[in-house]
Amino acid sequence: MEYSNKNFPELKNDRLLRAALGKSVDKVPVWVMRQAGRYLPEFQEVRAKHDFFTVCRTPELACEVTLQPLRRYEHLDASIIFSDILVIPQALGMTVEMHPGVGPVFPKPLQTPSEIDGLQPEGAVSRLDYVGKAITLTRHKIDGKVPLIGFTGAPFTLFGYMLEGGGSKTMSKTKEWLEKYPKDVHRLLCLLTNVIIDYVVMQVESGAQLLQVFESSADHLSREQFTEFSIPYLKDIRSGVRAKLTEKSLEQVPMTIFAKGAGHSLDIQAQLGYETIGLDWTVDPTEARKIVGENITLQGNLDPQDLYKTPEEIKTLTTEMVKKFGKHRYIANLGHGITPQTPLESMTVFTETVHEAI
Ligand SMILES: Cc1c2[nH]c(c1CCC(=O)O)Cc1[nH]c(c(CCC(=O)O)c1C)Cc1[nH]c(c(CCC(=O)O)c1C)Cc1[nH]c(c(C)c1CCC(=O)O)C2
Repeated sequence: MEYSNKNFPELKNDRLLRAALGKSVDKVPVWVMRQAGRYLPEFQEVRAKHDFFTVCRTPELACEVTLQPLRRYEHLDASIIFSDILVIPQALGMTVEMHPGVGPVFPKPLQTPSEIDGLQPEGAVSRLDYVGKAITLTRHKIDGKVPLIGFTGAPFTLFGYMLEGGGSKTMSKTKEWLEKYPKDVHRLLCLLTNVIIDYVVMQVESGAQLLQVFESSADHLSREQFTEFSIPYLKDIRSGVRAKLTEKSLEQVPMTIFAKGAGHSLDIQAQLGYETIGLDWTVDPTEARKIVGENITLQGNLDPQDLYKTPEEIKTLTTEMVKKFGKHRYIANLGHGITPQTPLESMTVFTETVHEAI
């Protein structure tokens, strides 16, 4: 049955959206990056039967794994649609496979700047309509319990994967291109930016209530490189989404920028128009607040590795973190995605403690 993107069930828990917009909350909202993932046995069960991108492309399966963490953890205040940032390179015509134990693999990564012309931005967003369908279905099935977050990779991070052909410790090819072919790099980042804007606007049209932009590879960039190769595009995405939503008479949604490893540039990030800035665990909450001021929400930032500690230690660390951030304009999360071997109990302790901390 086809679901409509109108008449969604009424939202019962709006803590996440209130915090993102700077309104008061009864409790600090909490969710976890990669909360639908391999640490959950019920996710593993689905993955044993279906290839990773088949789950992304099948709305019923994507919806099911999106809902799994909510069934297990009653304290979660948000869901994030199950998908991947690399569906964009796929929609541009590149092949991306997910190899268990390895991660994403591009059999034919970009090799020369002239190959940028072979990408197919026309029609890319309509080739991603399965994400919209998954979002619409999930908004109905979630029954207003918590808001649904949509997301995208940011241009620089996507460019890095398209060039390296997968995850890379050094990003040496990417860095070589930044030096050798800056004009072509900017051309590609621009192409990605335009697709990303239309893609996340489609997600909002389909039912996404908040958008997060993942600049996960920012940790490879100096402040100068981040300023040249990431910031202008992050800015264009924020203003482009705002303008297109207005143009389409769609409601505005709050947006989060999570630039991992870019704690050196919080002052610049605060100028981009995003309601929320995500922090990794290397950033001190008090320092971050001083830099970004009072009018931006902060999200983060417990070290995912801390979830391997004892429940008592997790409780102490989480309480300390929440107290440092405070109740105003704060969304509790980890400083990066939850890792596969994390004990199930740790998530209970983490999410429960956030709600009890202040
Ligand atoms: C860089 C990046 C990717 N994907 C993503 C990022 C940005 C966030 C980050 O930095 O962690 C984003 C992402 N990927 C996934 C989600 C789903 C929603 C959620 O957060 O629960 C989200 C938001 C599912 C996934 N994406 C992936 C899995 C595990 C793969 C599997 O099931 O086999 C999941 C649940 C695979 C993936 N996908 C990607 C990598 C590098 C890997 C392999 C490494 C890893 O597994 O952590 C690309």
